[in-house]
Amino acid sequence: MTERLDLVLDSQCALGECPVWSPRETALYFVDIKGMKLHRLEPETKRHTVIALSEEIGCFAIRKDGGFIAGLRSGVWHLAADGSRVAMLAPNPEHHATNRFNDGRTDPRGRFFLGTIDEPKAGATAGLYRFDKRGLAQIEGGLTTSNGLAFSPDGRVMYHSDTPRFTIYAYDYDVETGTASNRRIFAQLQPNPGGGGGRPDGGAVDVEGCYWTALYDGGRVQRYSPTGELLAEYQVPAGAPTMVAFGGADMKTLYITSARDGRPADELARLPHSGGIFSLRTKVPGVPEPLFDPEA
Ligand SMILES: O=C1O[C@H](CS(=O)(=O)O)[C@@H](O)[C@H](O)[C@H]1O
Repeated sequence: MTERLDLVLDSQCALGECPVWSPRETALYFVDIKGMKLHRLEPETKRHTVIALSEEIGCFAIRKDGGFIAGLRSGVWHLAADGSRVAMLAPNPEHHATNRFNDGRTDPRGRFFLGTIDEPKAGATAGLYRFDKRGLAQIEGGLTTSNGLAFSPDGRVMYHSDTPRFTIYAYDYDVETGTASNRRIFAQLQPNPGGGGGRPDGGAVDVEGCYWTALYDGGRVQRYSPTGELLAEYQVPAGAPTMVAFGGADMKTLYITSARDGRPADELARLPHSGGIFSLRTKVPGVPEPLFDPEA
């Protein structure tokens, strides 16, 4: 498809990730993992502020009681609205030098799900975790890059991917207990020997239950039906789109983060806004991201 994607902000992120729309603030938050920054953008006013952090932030959610819950390299933290540290909620259970937190999202009740990345990609030592009032619990192990978390509109399906396996999984999800079971393959993407196929990165779901994924190394975003059929794809002016989130007053703007870090020089010359935030207007609105509820 040739729908128009707009450049929203030429943020030049090393590794832009985790777009989160705040309907209350009509603002988009996102992180630059390698730049160790938390960004806030009001698309209407173009007001853009940046909070510098002292370590990599892989993901975060907005808290019901103000501030953020965030997956920093050292652990899961409660951060105040200005980014200052309130308390560490749980240490990173993996080897900090090689594994950091990556993609994360809240479930419909406001529990925080977040996974890690095994950066050297040497031993599939990463995992997927749930953080709620009971603490940090491992949901899945043996991963390389935990990614793609999203929940269906009725909360009964959880989506998750392991990027280097080119696989998006679906689970039955029990929202009462926060338990995921019956993992199966939702979509199996194929490595393209010539390059440009792309690996499934961050995801989001629309109100029709369709799953959207950014394709890292593929320069595209895709929309899949609830049964895993590829419905549409859209070219992004960046080789490494990293994650998607719906926002805007009508929840029909798909915001897309992207990366510059490690991209080939010729690609950056061709796609100079790599690392920026792009948007696509969609016909179907997205499911809003629940706030993190410390009592869930
Ligand atoms: O560091 C990251 O890298 C991955 C891509 S992959 O593991 O190299 O396949 C990217 O998807 C991820 O989101 C990012 O944090």
